[in-house]
Amino acid sequence: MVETALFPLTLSEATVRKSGVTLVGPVDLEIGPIGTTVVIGPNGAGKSTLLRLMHGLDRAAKGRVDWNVPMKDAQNRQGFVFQTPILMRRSVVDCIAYPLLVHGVSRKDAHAQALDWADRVGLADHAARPARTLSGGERQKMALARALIRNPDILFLDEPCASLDGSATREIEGILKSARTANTRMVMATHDMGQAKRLADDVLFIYRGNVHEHSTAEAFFKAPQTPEAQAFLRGDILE
Ligand SMILES: Nc1ncnc2c1ncn2[C@@H]1O[C@H](COP(=O)(O)OP(=O)(O)OP(=O)(O)O)[C@@H](O)[C@H]1O
Repeated sequence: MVETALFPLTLSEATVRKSGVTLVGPVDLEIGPIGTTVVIGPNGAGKSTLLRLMHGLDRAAKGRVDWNVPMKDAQNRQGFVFQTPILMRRSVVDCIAYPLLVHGVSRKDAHAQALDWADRVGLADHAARPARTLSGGERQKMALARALIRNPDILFLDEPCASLDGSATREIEGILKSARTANTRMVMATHDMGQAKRLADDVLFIYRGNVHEHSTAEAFFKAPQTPEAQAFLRGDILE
């Protein structure tokens, strides 16, 4: 059976409010089926909130967030990787297998697939260890395996390499590039402009809760259009 396409993801005047304050929006935006979108902007601009809004963790107080399929189906076809992974009191392989078990895959199959994913992300030798004993970079690789094991159509990543060293960042980026090659749509927030340049097909620049630019990475880094994005790329302090 051919699955109905998940995309486009369409935000129409979507707005997030918390404690009576507008944190993001109104945002109008369309996310198509291919590529890696990198969300950049100053601290507190609303990058995490925008990702959470797209993924359904934050609800739109006004406006709409629509997928090409009903929301319940859409949620089932997405993954989210947080800056700090949620850790369970289980072994690495059991943590990676968990999403499959929740969705009714047999213990034996889930275990076999999780071992395969542990191998793909370079954790084969650590599969039996308690997840809580992993280093920061290893934890993030485990989180990626856990998010990718159900083969999501889209993966949201909120600063997945913050506080990781160069070699861990390089390994994570390698996993993300493989996911990109396997046609996983990605939307990732990052503070790291080098990383944005390495991974982005398109860039969303957000400032004070509003999307100021959405353009190809090439166009954005060559000639940003808004004064705020120009200042940000120059390294000016934006408040
Ligand atoms: N629950 C909340 N209630 C009130 N304000 C909030 C809440 N959560 C976040 N904020 C505020 O919303 C704004 C956007 O936060 P968000 O975490 O989305 O920004 P960000 O661009 O991801 O920031 P950073 O780069 O520092 O991670 C910030 O000013 C933040 O303080």
